[in-house]
Amino acid sequence: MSQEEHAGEPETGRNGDHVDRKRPPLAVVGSHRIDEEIFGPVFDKMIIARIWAFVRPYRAKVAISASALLIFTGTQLLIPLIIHYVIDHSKRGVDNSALLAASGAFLLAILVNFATGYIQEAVVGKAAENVLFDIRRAMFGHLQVVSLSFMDKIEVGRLMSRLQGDVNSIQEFLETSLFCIGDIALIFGVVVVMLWLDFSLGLLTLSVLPILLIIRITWLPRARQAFMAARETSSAANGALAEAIHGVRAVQSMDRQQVNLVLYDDKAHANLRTHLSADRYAQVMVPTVDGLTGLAMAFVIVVGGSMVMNGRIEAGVLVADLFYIQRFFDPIRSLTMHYSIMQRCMASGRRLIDVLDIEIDVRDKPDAQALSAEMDGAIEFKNVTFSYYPDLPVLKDVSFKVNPGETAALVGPTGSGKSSATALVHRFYDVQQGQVLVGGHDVRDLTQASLGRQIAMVLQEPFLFTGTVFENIRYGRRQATRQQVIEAAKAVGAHDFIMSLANGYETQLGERGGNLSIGQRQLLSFARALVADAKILVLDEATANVDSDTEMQIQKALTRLLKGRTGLVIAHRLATIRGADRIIVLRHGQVVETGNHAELIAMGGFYSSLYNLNYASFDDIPKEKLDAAASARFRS
Ligand SMILES: Nc1ncnc2c1ncn2[C@@H]1O[C@H](COP(=O)(O)OP(=O)(O)OP(=O)(O)O)[C@@H](O)[C@H]1O
Repeated sequence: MSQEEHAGEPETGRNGDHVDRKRPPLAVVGSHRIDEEIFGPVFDKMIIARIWAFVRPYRAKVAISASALLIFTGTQLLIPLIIHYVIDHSKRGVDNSALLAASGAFLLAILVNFATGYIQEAVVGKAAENVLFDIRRAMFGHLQVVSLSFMDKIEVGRLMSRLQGDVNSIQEFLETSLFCIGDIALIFGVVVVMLWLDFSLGLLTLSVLPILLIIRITWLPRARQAFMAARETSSAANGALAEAIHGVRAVQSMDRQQVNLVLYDDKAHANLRTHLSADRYAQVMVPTVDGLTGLAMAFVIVVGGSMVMNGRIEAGVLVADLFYIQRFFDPIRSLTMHYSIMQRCMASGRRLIDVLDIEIDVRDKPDAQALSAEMDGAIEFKNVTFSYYPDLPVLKDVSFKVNPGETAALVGPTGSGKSSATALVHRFYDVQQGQVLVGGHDVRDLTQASLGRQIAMVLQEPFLFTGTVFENIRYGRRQATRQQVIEAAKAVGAHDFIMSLANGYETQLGERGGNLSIGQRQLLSFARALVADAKILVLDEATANVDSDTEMQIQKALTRLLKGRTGLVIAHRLATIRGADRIIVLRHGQVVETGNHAELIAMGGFYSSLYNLNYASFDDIPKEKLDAAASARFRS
């Protein structure tokens, strides 16, 4: 269809809604991805079995709690019987001993009811907290070791919010399962006792049950839909809110506040609408059950009352039945609520299991060797082909060698594969063809832990953790002394600014080091790498604009850091590139040239063309000029 034909049609939003033409496009007010809240089966054997593995160590506690719950249910059944006993005995004249016995039994039943109620709640609560602790630990442990190939594909924010909610659901699951057992036991108990007290009156009371069932059957699918819509719109509104908060700088700098508010309003209104509808469904159930309870009571009073008058049953039976009616409908109401909780728990359980089951693709071989600290520190790529997705190689037959102690600069246009090459040195991913060698060993034959000890990585945007400056500098080597930390900071020129912070080395850093400047964060990450004292340094040079003083300081720190180590640097600054022992020029995932600066200039190829364009950094060169430089090289 042509554009003109499209123009006559209403625009359709990502959620299929028709979009008002006067409204701005949906972008930038939160992704519209809906969290898949599965309304699946309430019981899934596989999920129960997996969750049970976490509950198993606390099974004694669960058993105690379940027993307490059954006794609790028993006392609930007992109390109306005691009342029945008292009424019938008092009718026959004053019988002090019977009254005393009944009072004693009543008191005992109340005490047992209280004690078992408390034990049941406290014990299962404790077990649930322990299970949560174990699940959280298992997940944290697993997520720390899963391969980066998985992490690349996930949205961290979504994963986090889902996991937190899901773990809490498991707590609900444990508690709700027990409540369900109690509810079911109570329903059965009430039916049996009522029929036992008087069969026909019991049957009459239960005759309202089919009405309740029909109401439930018609209510449930509609209510479910309404609840699901409410959750979807909440998720969309929350997503918009989160994105607006994260992107507040961009929003304000581009003056999008008004536009975003209009778009957010739509989502908030949808949220309000769906919640009001869901509330209506939820609210209708309580009066319905209450109404049916009243109806059943009215039946019992009218029919049972005439039976008492005819002398067919005793008054105590009638009163006990009235109590049982109340006890009968309460668990029915809570079971219907528990049903949706259990459904949600099953969905949460599945998602947790999915996380725990994430395959770890990069694993140590059973006979992997530890990389010795005495190795020479050489890095070699031998005909490496690597892709993140099958058939889309980002490195193609790449070969180069960085000799021990040398600094090699990786240069090339954006997307040429520089970061991917550095990730392979640390074996964050496995290559499809060829070999990556560190210290003469294929990285796949080494233990990842030993490889990590010998390679320090400095990322372009260094990740600083909440904690003190001191803790952050020794992050990679916990046994480093204060003296070593200070020496490293001095060596990279970070000491002075650290001392000027409010509490020096004990200054608490904000989230991701938010209270430091970019240059300061960079220097801290250099100090951290220096303390780690690894033989190999893999570094992604920062491109952020810093003032020339800081730039000089960083450059000096870098020289200090690289001294005596093998360095593989994704170089952005010409000073770093010119100073490197070897320059590896990448383009479209292939090595196009290697040599030092003088050699490459003399060669008059791609590098020399780029260099002669006189940009401060290769990153600033526009694509047309890059392409022109490349074609000139092929012509020459
Ligand atoms: N985690 C990933 N998953 C999938 N594809 C990726 C991933 N990281 C990079 N790529 C793709 O691989 C190619 C090479 O990217 P890479 O980051 O290695 O290039 P680069 O030279 O470091 O670029 P830049 O200078 O912009 O950082 C790009 O096409 C990129 O889209």
